[in-house]
Amino acid sequence: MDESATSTIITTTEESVVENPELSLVPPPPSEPADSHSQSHSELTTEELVAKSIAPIKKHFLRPPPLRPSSNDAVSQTATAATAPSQSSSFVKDKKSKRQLKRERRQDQKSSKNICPLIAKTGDITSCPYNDKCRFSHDVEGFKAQKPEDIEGECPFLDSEEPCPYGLACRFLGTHKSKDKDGVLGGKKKMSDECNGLNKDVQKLLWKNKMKFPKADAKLKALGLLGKAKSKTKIVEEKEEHETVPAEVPEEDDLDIKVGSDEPPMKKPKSVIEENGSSAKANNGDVTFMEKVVGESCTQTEPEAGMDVTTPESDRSLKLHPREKKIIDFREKLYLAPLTTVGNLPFRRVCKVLGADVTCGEMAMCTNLLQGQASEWALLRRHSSEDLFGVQICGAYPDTVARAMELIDQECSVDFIDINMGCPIDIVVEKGAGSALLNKPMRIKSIIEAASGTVDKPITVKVRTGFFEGKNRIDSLITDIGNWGASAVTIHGRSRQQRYSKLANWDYVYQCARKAPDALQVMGNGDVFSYLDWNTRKADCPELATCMIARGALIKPWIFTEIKEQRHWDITSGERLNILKDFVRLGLEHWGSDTKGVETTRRFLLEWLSYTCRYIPVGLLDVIPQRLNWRPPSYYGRDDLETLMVSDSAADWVRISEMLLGKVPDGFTFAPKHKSNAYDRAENG
Ligand SMILES: Cc1cc2nc3c(=O)[nH]c(=O)nc-3n(C[C@H](O)[C@H](O)[C@H](O)COP(=O)(O)O)c2cc1C
Repeated sequence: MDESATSTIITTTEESVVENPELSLVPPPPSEPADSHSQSHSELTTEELVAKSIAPIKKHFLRPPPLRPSSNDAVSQTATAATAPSQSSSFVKDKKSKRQLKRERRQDQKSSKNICPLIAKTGDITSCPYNDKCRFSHDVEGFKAQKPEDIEGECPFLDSEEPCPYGLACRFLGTHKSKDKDGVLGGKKKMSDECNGLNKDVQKLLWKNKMKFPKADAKLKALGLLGKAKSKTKIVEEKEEHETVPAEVPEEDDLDIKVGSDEPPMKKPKSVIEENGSSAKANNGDVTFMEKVVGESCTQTEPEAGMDVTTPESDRSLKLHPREKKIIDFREKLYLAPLTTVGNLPFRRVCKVLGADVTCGEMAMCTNLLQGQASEWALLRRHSSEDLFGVQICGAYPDTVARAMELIDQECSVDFIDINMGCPIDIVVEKGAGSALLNKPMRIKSIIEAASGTVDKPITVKVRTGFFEGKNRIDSLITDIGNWGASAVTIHGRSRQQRYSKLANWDYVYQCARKAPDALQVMGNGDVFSYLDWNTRKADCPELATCMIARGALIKPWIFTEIKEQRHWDITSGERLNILKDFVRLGLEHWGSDTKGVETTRRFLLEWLSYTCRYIPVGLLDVIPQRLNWRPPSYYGRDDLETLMVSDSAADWVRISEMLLGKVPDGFTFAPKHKSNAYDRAENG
């Protein structure tokens, strides 16, 4: 299919162009001579620009490239706080030992800026049962003395039934008082509409390695996958005498104040640490993706190709046949892809409002879930607005995957569970998970069979076309994937080797969809960026259940509205700012309205802004719709805010964050995790 077939060459009037010509952020008057950069752009015809994948921006909006390193350069993608110039060269952190970090964290927690959450909430110094043993400060006056100024805006909990859970620590404290005076603390909204938190008792069992997995283990046994090749993870009834108990349990164990609070145990069970070669990391809710990904612990031997792994007669009655599982009808539904870091709960809520039908949590590693790591469990959280919601897990072996399935099924409210078999990231692939599985069809079989035989929930899988470029595998597996028990498969039309280079191979996705058995729904994925892309995919291949949208939603979350309303939305900068404001409000509700929550919200906002800047407003283009692989020249927006929003400089993203969340703290630095402007970088699907 010719990619440009659906493009429309448009001309728009200049009326919306210059709102404030004297400001440097808007285009110079049309009479000004074009600089050499825009000349080179202007020497090319629109068709030539498109052929070179250069965004055909109306000439009038072109501007000289900024005097700083290019967008792919680490420096322009790294912002340091303007308030702390002396720190500007310190974005490489000193390496500190774990012990040192832990000591520092302890000391920090005791400092007056870290007030005990219970005391902050109640304002009552006697409310903390831990007294002197509490790890946080009880010095209310000291806390007040150092507390940064309130941020402009309203406390996100003003409409809740109960008072703001952050109390004194809330950065919008002033707005509490005004409500207090009127006695209008309680609104109608429930305090939290989120679920899927990890139960503390279950977490302790996981820490102590005492959790039992009767369903998974029965299924694994029935499949002959618990036999000679033993898992190093806990096998029920075995090794209990070797287990070690975490030496310390966090004091705030019972203080479930912070939504998404994710303190890990001080010590992991020894066996788990040794088996993984990695231990739990300190987590403040802002872990990097790489920190989150730890090794698979299982050494389950894969059954040889052709080995009989059929379900014994005795097991047949235990589970529903795949075809008897509850069916989710994905057809025509707008599916927001799982997106590590950026596909967080507040972002998904924004997308729901803008029209997404299906949402999925960020990828969670099975071994981390099985270790009871709160940060990993936080990835499974669901908001009540996510009415068709799945979680995504990633594992290399049937036992870890099946047990994680059982645990999720038991502890969480989800509509489906997706297994990531497409993650291209080295650290995941090295452990045999993600796209490494694409080279191991028998392992895929054992994982899907064990998983789908363990839970009644629909199981879906997400794959790439294959591992190596030119060696597509999914067409030969598609029938089996259905027979092994998956209800649906998402095919990202690229190989692992290819990462994001080249356009997705939709012809291959279509081929697989046509070959798939009726009971297996196939969802296509790759480069959908407009309603026309969506229409084309569906028209070309009616066998596709739907398309999944990833970067398209990150860059312009209103893509869901565009598809539903079948139009290109020439959204204004003000409307875009309102979407960001919504995200911030939902972020503060999710991560907290105290300083830690504000800064966590800021970090996630900045990660997102590293994508939103890639949106080129419809009215600025000579050809619509924009393509995902287009590189934009440097250009002005139609007003100052739009110009700021199209900037690929991290310093400008920080500026936007300051408009919404107040000044960044001293010494603040930011470099995006995904470096989205590098178009061909690996992402995890
Ligand atoms: C920032 C980012 C994070 C991602 N995280 C995940 C993930 O956690 N799980 C997954 O299966 N795919 C992940 N992916 C891959 C996407 O889900 C999707 O398969 C891929 O981006 C291709 O779709 P697109 O062309 O619409 O972006 C991620 C992609 C991006 C850009």
